[in-house]
Amino acid sequence: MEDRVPVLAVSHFTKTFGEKRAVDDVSLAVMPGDIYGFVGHNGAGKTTLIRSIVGVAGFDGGTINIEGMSVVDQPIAVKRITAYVPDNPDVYDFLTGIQYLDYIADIFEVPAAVRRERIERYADKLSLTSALGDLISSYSHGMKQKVVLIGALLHEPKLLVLDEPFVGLDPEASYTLKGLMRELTERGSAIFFSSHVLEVVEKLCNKVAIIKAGKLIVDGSTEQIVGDKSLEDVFLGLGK
Ligand SMILES: Nc1ncnc2c1ncn2[C@@H]1O[C@H](COP(=O)(O)OP(=O)(O)OP(=O)(O)O)[C@@H](O)[C@H]1O
Repeated sequence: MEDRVPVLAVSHFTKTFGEKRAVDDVSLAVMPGDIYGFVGHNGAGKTTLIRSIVGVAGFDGGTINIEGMSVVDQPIAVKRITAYVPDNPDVYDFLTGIQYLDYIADIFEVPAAVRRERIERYADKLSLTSALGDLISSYSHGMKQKVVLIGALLHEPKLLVLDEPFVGLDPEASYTLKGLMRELTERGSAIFFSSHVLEVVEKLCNKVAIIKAGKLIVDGSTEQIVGDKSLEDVFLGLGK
């Protein structure tokens, strides 16, 4: 029996759009140190759950707690310890990269010396340093994703939520991101992310959940779920 408080606890989550039940009675727990992969077909309900976890959309039933705090009742407190990178980062185009990062660091009250060190380190790792002075409107999709990722890491979130983080990143940036994700969880934070890249999920995640047509059909340790198969075999097998 696990006696630690989950970083993220989703319990009997349900969300409908009109007549359609997009997510139906989903429960899962993400513990400190977990890299938790959330996989499912197009339209299965991944983004719907993610948007409710990070508080940009409401829901109809169940609860979502982050470090024991309800996202509904304590929205500000949970946002302080959470970071979210959406699948299509829509960043302030009229700011430069460094202005955007300073703005995020101000919101999260990251002290000046700490923010400088983190921005330098992450921008260097993601090869974005030389573009930080440029307007975000001039960035490519991947560069926008990188600047949002750096912003998400600036306050050392306890919970990092990513929607399809590897789409649009070049191989080097994907490799770097995997390293940054591992580093963050080694420091006790947790990561919950959706992905269609099953090879990455299988290698990177210690836990995985598979959602199908709004229902969670498998969740738990990647090792146990995969066994002597591959995650792709398991996933495709469930589709039959
Ligand atoms: N704003 C909305 N209004 C009506 N239906 C919606 C809305 N958002 C999502 N849905 C429906 O809810 C279901 C789940 O969608 P969701 O975006 O969560 O899927 P997903 O698993 O993230 O898919 P993908 O892998 O394609 O991103 C789909 O049937 C979708 O059509």
